[in-house]
Amino acid sequence: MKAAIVGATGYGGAELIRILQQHPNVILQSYHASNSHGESMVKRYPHFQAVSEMDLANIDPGQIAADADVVFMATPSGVSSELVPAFMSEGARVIDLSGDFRLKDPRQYEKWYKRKAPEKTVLDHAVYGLTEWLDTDVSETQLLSNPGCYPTAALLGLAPLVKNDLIDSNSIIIDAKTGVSGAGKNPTSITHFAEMNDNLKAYKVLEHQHTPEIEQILVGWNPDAGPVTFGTHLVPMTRGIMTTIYADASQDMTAAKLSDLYKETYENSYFVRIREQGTYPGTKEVYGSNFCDVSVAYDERTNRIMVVSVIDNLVKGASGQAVQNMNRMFGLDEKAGLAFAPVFP
Ligand SMILES: NC(=O)C1=CN([C@@H]2O[C@H](COP(=O)(O)OP(=O)(O)OC[C@H]3O[C@@H](n4cnc5c(N)ncnc54)[C@H](OP(=O)(O)O)[C@@H]3O)[C@@H](O)[C@H]2O)C=CC1
Ligand SMILES: CC(=O)N[C@@H](CCC(=O)OP(=O)(O)O)C(=O)O
Repeated sequence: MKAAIVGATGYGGAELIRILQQHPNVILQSYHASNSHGESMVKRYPHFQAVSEMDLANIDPGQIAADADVVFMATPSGVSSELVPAFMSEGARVIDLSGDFRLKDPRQYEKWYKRKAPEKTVLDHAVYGLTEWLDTDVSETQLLSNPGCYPTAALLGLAPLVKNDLIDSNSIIIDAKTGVSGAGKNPTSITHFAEMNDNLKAYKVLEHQHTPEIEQILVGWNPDAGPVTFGTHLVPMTRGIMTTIYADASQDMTAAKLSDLYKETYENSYFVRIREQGTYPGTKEVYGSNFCDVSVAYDERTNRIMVVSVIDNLVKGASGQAVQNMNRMFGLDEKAGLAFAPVFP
């Protein structure tokens, strides 16, 4: 099958190229970005020399839809919502990496993203693709909305607790840290080397746009799920997200019971690795891979459950999960093109 990438010159787009150029069922058909027609990808990213040397092409939705079986939108929020309707009306199947089609309530989008929501008719087509918990048949889905990086780590960690009603639904605290590539290729004041290096910084405090995404999914899993406290921090590393989640147990609990529950829940999910009781993951152990590593612990003194989950924000948090979703949509082996080991050390 043939894939087109819009936003190929960004970090998410470049990661799609890295993954798809070795995918056994995919041919990379075309790369697109803003105003870069004819420019070589190798000029932007020399590490693609001899790997994938295709030039960037104009964004012509009709042509792209005719030539490709799937279109990945690795474009910023606000840009995706403008471009996707044209691809949809040309019949393309689209996987969008941005936040534009994740929130079902347009008012929530406008409140948290501070811009106009996408057209409701298009939004209604979007299927949210946290792959391990997809309960929809996506073989005919035209628009798949890939989850946010933080929600992927947080939701995979919280699912066994929330789905089984094991916690006080108003007690969830998600303490999250991310590497700098999460902010994309354009530097900002907080990602500037001089301010980010040798520093640990809280940002978007209590106003992070992934808060309503996490809550929307939790409520879908358990109508009693309450609002979450979500703290986000920037760490001076290139890739990686760690979420440390705290919640009060709502019934008698032991560490062994929790460990068994997590192992059972994810026993058929190749990309979610549950750590042995008493061991905790670091971001290096998933670096460059599509794995999400999860540990769970129980604090008898406080009756609190603590979950630690780690992902690579650019792989399981973005492009890797997008390919996992593509595999589902096109009836391929879910692991196809993704079963590579993390880069370590
Ligand atoms: N980075 C991450 O860890 C994650 C990112 N995401 C989401 O994935 C998407 C891509 O993120 P990321 O790769 O980091 O972002 P970047 O800023 O690194 O890249 C953005 C890409 O979009 C292109 N682009 C921007 N405006 C337009 C336009 N008007 N028309 C066509 N192309 C355009 C840029 O092209 P040009 O070079 O020409 O400007 C570039 O290729 C975003 O929505 C982001 O929120 C989701 C999860 C994690
Ligand atoms: C370090 C950094 O800035 N990370 C970004 C990651 C979110 C993102 O990529 O945006 P979406 O909402 O489209 O998923 C952030 O915290 O906003």
